[in-house]
Amino acid sequence: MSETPLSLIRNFSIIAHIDHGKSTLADRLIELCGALTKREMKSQVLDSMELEQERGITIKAQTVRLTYPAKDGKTYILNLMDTPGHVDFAYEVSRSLAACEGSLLVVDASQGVEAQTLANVYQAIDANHEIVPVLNKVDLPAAEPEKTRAQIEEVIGIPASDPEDAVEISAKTGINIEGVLEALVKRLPPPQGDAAAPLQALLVDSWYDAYLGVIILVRIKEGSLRKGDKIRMMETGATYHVDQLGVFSPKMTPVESLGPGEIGYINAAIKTVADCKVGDTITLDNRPAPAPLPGFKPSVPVVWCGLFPIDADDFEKLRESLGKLQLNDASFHFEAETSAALGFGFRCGFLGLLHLEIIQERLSREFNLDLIATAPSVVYRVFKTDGTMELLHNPADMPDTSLIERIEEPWIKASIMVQDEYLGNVLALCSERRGVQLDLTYVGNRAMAVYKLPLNEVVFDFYDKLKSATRGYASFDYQMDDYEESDLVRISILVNHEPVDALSFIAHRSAADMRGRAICARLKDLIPRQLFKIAIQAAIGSKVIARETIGALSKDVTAKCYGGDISRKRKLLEKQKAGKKRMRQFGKVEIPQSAFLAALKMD
Ligand SMILES: Nc1nc2c(ncn2[C@@H]2O[C@H](COP(=O)(O)OP(=O)(O)OP(=O)(O)O)[C@@H](O)[C@H]2O)c(=O)[nH]1
Repeated sequence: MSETPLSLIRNFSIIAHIDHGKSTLADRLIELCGALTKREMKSQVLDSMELEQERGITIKAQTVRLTYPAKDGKTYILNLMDTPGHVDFAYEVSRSLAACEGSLLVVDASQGVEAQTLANVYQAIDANHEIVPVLNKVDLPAAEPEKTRAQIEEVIGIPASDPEDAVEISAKTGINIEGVLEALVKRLPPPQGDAAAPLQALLVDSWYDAYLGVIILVRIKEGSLRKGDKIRMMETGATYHVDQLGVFSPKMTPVESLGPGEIGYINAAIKTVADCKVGDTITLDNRPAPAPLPGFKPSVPVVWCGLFPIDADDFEKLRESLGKLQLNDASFHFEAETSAALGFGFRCGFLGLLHLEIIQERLSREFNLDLIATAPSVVYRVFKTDGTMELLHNPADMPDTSLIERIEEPWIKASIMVQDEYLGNVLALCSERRGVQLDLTYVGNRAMAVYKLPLNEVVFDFYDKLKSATRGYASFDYQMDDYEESDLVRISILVNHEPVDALSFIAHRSAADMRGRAICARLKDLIPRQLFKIAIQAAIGSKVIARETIGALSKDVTAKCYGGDISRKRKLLEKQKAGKKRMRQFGKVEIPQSAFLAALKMD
């Protein structure tokens, strides 16, 4: 038996464009429902990761159970799922949506509907959600609630003209938060399910807790789950005894059982992460469900790069840390890789560039690892003359051109919303990146441009360029489109005729010369002069497309220490030796790690 009747449960996600105020609203809801005392309430409770708080963005989907005594005299259980707003994390959004019946759509009334507002709403509509719009930030003088209402109706097509349809709130100052809770209770459908049926629980998320080990977040669809039950993961077949069952209120709070419609966590002494596949169905071992739930589409990493420890002794530590991160983030992939230039490391796959940056930062902050990341690459399809096809996500693995029949690259469909005055800059940027315009429409005074773009041209710096070309006003969202044949070449970088694998990259032929020249010029400044001349070249196959030369230098560090001061001399030599540890040897040439770091930074 469920502890809470279904009619008193409401499960909802909060969706919004980045910075429209999801996390702030979540905090207010938690506060109003008295889940935390004032003292425990630190701002943005749900953004618990240090990095999230610093950057002010939500990375992981978080969940919290609230108790709300509504105006109808009944007390409801509200399960809130916060969702990340950045495009890279659309996958996490879809997982949260699958665990809920409705969505609270937060729109910043001073900004209006943005690209990700739309993308998220479409996902919610696909998930059959009831959508409750709220207009946030009405405390701001720039807020235009009426205009935003009209936009929501016009662009999204859901009723918003009436104050009843879309509540006006300020998550920051706390205006009308109760109105949000009442709207949720009245308008969202309660979950359905049969407590007596065989258990079907959707595995929404899993992560690693330093004290408890693996924690699984589940949404019970059918049946009930009790402490001590023996559960079975339907896809992997693994079985475990449930040690602890609980809910987030938002602190972890143990409960004896979870019934249909409820969202909670399981702790079950799980050793193997691979057993907890997000999207899998959990059932009871002695009374299994006849079939699993639909689950989710697996997330596919679209951007890859190599991560190498600066200190080779950190390799095992890096492997361990990546494993732990993967527990918290099933969408992240890694496999061992060796590079002549950088030694032993890992080839890692990410959902996008921000995702890459976040993982890199977490490795350095939480695990104290100094890393070199190679240039990000997308996944190419290489069709070979022998009729086979290879997925290529490491430029170093590109087969010889004589073996290649054609190469296809991934394209995306991007929607960019921007004020009319910046539209020219946006169109110029898109065409510079080989973009093809598909559509151009207007929402009020803002244009929405839909472009097809090669992902390769977007992964490096497109988002930053877009922001600077529009003074931060453009909003951007994309989805993967198809693969298309393209004239792509691998550019190798040679230092004194030795290829430096970690610096090779794939580019469209039209951009090859420019990129090759840029990287040679940069390396010329980065590689210290040595006792002999050094040639730096960029080449496509055996054809050199750019060249720089570093002149020879004769340098004896001890020359300055004339005469007797032996200890001083020794000190200098030791210092030089320590410096050498941070160098990589290429033939005769030593390249400092810092040169790799800087050279790999794309303009
Ligand atoms: N003036 C005003 N500012 C608000 C309001 N709600 C949120 N903000 C501010 O808007 C910024 C973004 O708010 P967040 O709650 O972090 O936004 P978010 O949508 O959760 O962002 P992500 O987690 O990155 O997706 C913060 O600086 C908030 O203080 C509001 O009602 N009024």
